[in-house]
Amino acid sequence: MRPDLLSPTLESPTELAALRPNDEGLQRHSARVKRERRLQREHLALSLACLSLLLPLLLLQLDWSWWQVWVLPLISSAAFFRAAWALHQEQLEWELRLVTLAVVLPIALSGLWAWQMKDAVPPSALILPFVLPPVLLLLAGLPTPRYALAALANAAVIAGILTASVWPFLPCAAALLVLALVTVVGINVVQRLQSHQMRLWTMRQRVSENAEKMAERNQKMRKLAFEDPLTGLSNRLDLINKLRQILKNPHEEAINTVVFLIDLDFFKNVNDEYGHAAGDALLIEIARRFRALVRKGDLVCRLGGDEFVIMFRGISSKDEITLVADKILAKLAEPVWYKDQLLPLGGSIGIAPWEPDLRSPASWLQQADGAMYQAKAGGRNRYMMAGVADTPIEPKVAQ
Ligand SMILES: Nc1nc2c(ncn2[C@@H]2O[C@H](COP(=O)(O)OP(=O)(O)OP(=O)(O)O)[C@@H](O)[C@H]2O)c(=O)[nH]1
Repeated sequence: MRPDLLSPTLESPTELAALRPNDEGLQRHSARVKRERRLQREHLALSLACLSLLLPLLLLQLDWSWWQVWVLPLISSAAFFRAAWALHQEQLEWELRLVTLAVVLPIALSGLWAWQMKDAVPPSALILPFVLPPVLLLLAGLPTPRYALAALANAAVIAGILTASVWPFLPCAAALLVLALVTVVGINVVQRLQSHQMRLWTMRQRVSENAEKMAERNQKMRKLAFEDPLTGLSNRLDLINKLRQILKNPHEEAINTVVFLIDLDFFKNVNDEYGHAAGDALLIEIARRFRALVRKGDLVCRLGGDEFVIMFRGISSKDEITLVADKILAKLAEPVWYKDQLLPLGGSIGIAPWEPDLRSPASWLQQADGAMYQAKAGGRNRYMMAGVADTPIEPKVAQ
């Protein structure tokens, strides 16, 4: 028995699955996102607090109906709260709409309000709510500390309101300043939500790209670990894992599993006479033919060199075993052409059905290997079954 049949060189699939790129970078990203989200919420709370402080001022200062006094701050606050909630819940598809709403609402209502009051206010003052927001937006977009800018803007407008409130001749100016403040608060919050949103999306994009790359890498690792690069068949490691599973769990399907080990006859001559490329082409063709023989659940594997194993499931009688072995010999008997040359082909097959006293994949393959060597010794191009002395199966020679 060759030692390489007994000692697979790679780890088990579980060990391979553990070989993942480390996710330290992702953890750092996630910590940063959490920190930023906390800051966002703090700023939102601050802006809302400023807004609610202004309500009593409005009530004291202006002679408006209740809905005029309440509608703008209430709607704006509702929009901000909903945006904050969406941010908290990470409802991305909702958030963008709400963020837009939070920008549009204060500006639209400011405009409406200013238009209603156009007789009481000089036309130049109406420009204020429309000019101030874009200017502040521009300022807030600068790479200077944004929270400081926003706080400054809010403080300036509050100071304006307070000044106006102690000057009874300027109620309209106070109203305009309140409108501007609402707009500014809205824009500040929205600007932050949006920039946070952009970062979040970029990060998610990166995470999903990384996940795709990792999946691709895992796929490649699986291929390298479990696939024969020349034929694309399973390799020895994959076979050993499957056999191990069967031996661990010998249910009905498992006990009807039969291993056929096929070693090509005089394959070396093909390499020597027709070249290595011809040998490769022959191996690929054999792989194709064997693949065509099996059903779902069976496994075709190249052990290495010119050795193949086919693991058949659901074979319950010796008649079925000989039928399958005959089919394999028939596949080997079909001519193989390479660049107009007929390549010589034949193979010796060792057969090892599952047995209750099999302890390991290696001993199973050892049985098949021993039978295959008997087939070689018996004249090649035939099959032998392991433990043939105790069975009625006769050595079979291809026609
Ligand atoms: N073309 C090709 N040849 C390979 C590859 N791997 C192994 N071989 C060759 O396959 C041959 C296997 O030879 P053996 O199995 O020892 O000898 P054989 O000629 O088949 O003789 P018997 O098995 O006794 O019938 C060696 O010459 C290896 O160099 C491969 O991937 N491609």
